[in-house]
Amino acid sequence: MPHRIEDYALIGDRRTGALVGPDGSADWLCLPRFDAEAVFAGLLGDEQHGFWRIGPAHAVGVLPPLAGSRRYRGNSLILETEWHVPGHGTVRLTDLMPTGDGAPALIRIVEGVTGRVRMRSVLHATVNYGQHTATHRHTDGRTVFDVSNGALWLDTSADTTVAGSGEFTLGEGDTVTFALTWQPDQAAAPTPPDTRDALLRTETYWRRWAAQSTYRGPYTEAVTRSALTLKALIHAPTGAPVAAPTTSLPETIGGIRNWDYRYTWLRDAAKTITALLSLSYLDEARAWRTWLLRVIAADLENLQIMYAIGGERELGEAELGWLPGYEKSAPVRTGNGAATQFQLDVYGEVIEALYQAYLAGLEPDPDATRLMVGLVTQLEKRWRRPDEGIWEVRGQRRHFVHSKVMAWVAVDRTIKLIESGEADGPLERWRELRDTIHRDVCEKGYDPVRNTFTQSYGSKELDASLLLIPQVGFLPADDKRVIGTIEAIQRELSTPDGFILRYPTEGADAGVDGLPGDEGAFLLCTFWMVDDLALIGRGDESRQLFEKLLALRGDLGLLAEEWDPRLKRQVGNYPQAFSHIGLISAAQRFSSPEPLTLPLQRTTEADLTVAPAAPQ
Ligand SMILES: OC[C@H]1O[C@H](O[C@H]2O[C@H](CO)[C@@H](O)[C@H](O)[C@H]2O)[C@H](O)[C@@H](O)[C@@H]1O
Repeated sequence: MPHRIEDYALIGDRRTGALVGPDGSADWLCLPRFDAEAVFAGLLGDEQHGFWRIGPAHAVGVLPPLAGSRRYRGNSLILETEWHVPGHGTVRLTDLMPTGDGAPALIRIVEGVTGRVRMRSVLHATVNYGQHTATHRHTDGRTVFDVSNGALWLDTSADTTVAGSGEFTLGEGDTVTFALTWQPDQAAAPTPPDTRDALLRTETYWRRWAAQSTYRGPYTEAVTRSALTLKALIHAPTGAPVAAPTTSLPETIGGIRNWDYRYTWLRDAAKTITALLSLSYLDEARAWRTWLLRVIAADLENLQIMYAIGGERELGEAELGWLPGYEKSAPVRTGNGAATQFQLDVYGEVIEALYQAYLAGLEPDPDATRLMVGLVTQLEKRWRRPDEGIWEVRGQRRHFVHSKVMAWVAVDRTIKLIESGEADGPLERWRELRDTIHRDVCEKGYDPVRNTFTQSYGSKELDASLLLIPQVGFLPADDKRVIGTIEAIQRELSTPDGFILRYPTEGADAGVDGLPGDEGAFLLCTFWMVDDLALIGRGDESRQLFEKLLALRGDLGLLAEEWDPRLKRQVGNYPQAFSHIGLISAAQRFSSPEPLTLPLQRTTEADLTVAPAAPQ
């Protein structure tokens, strides 16, 4: 039943998201927030694990017909799926999740465009990621499905569906609407959503948000879609970005590298915010900074590298044994064991994002500058320790070079803030610390014989995270050690198509990351290569690689975490913030965004919402 990963569309309301396939089937939906239990989990199994499909009843063979065309409605997260049924006519399905503060809902509007088309809706809601079928009851002409954390209320104008399943016929100009609304347990019945009003408001919200981007260049469509995707992955009530809206989409089809990404990594979140800042989005940085201060500032001694959206610390990893996994890639996991790891690089990523926000004109917050100083104070005590690094290895801790480089970034940016008078701290001591870290990396993390930095101190392996060395300003791009590293990574970590692996894996044996099995090319790392090639003056090569990356996107412009060069398909969680962050950054190598002229006339969240429709 599940489709190729890149054939799914994401629709979302900035609290959660659904994945909808080209047959009109919503195969993934967690309610009411990204990391809640899935009510549709067919993505990780089959129909018995939950889905909601709306499409023509005129099946071609045994499979439901795939759409003739699909698109997002302009710059929005509203999906339009169209079927042309030979001899019958054309129908359009519009899927959306309303933005705004109302109860989370999935709205599906079906319209007859030409002719007369028989349509079928099949809804199978489940409890706890497909473990059981949800029971349902009828109340005042509405169907209510009971799920573990509340109830789903189904409202439809179709008169021939029972509990969301049934057939109806659409002539030209006819419309049938469906709305599935989540409500917490015991709450009063939700007001049935006004689907037309929700469509108008939601479209306006996304369109106005997208229009604020200052990117001007040849890749506007791709950059805008990536920015919209990042925005959709930020949990609006808290400001916390998730790494992806899915769990356990495999890094290798049939493999065990299946992880839950529905959480807020300090690293991924900081990079999301930095990418949006580069397009002049400040509100997201402000909201994230508020989340960060609330969640981490009080206890820097016990900093975690990731939290749940609301700041919860417990992310215990569990396996859902009843789910077979996407194309039999088991186990399916929830939670993430990496939460308790020590990853030194996060100090650098968080401080860099706060520093970039300051440079972009976000009003300074003394608590945020105190946080930066507090983080460096902690880092001073810890930076000499081995860690699990950016890739969250499950093998032995090491002195990862990227981790130490990011420690340098943390100290460097905080020094700059102190020098500008925005923060207080032991300037001289930290200047020495910065030099000491720099020396340490250049002495222990560089192999002069091969003229390359290495994955960790004393290792022979390479690691694509070393591509960040010139980007963060640790060394200039024309330094021979930087050029040597880029060339070594191109030689040793490229797939035959020129895409970049994170690091070498060992097939059936556990490699550096402590896990058996291989994985695909890592899209973020390949975007880093685009950046580096541009930085070292190999512009044509850089652009070619960028365009090859763009060509990997599905018809809706979305990217998973990785690309399997043998199967020629996307793998890993989807859509993955990392990949879209990489795209936004790399695209800016080929054009300059409009210079920031501060203060900008800024659109606020309130401006993004249309006024309610006047009562009739
Ligand atoms: O490679 C093993 C690890 O894979 C996951 O980590 C990856 O995803 C994170 C979220 O995007 C990202 O921050 C990290 O850089 C990636 O390596 C997984 O979350 C880990 O549990 C696992 O050990």
